[in-house]
Amino acid sequence: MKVFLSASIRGGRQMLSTYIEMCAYLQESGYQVPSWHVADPELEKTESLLTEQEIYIRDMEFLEKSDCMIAEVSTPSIGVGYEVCSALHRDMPVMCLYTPEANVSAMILGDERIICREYDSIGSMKKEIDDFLNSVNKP
Ligand SMILES: O=c1[nH]c(=O)n([C@H]2C[C@H](O)[C@@H](COP(=O)(O)O)O2)cc1CO
Repeated sequence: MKVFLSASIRGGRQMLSTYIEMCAYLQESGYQVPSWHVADPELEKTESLLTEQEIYIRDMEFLEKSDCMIAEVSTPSIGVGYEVCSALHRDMPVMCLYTPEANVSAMILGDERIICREYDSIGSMKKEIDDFLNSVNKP
């Protein structure tokens, strides 16, 4: 199963270490993560070789091929919001994860189609991922 991982890039990379944990956990659990680059510490170097349109087209193709989305929304990001909305338009299951101190938009928390879950440790983040992906595997 392919999981589109969505995480802030230009919105700010303060939570990169969490994105790395999320991506590694998904891959260790046997899932493909087409958008693994969001957890790449060297991302700026590779993305700077692409035009804005090439980045957009690549990511939308990754989204089309994915079965569900997990978005880390603690850091406000226009791109993450755009990707969440795009996934919903494709009727994909979407989970948004955030830390207790995050000030998450009502446009995420108020949409009943999105599974919104707070996590306060890497362990609880992994548990939320397990629960979500089990529900996607067994609808
Ligand atoms: O260079 C990029 N590469 C890329 O894949 N994205 C996508 C993937 C991320 O989930 C999301 C981040 O959006 P933003 O950069 O607005 O925080 O957009 C976004 C950018 C830069 O906006």
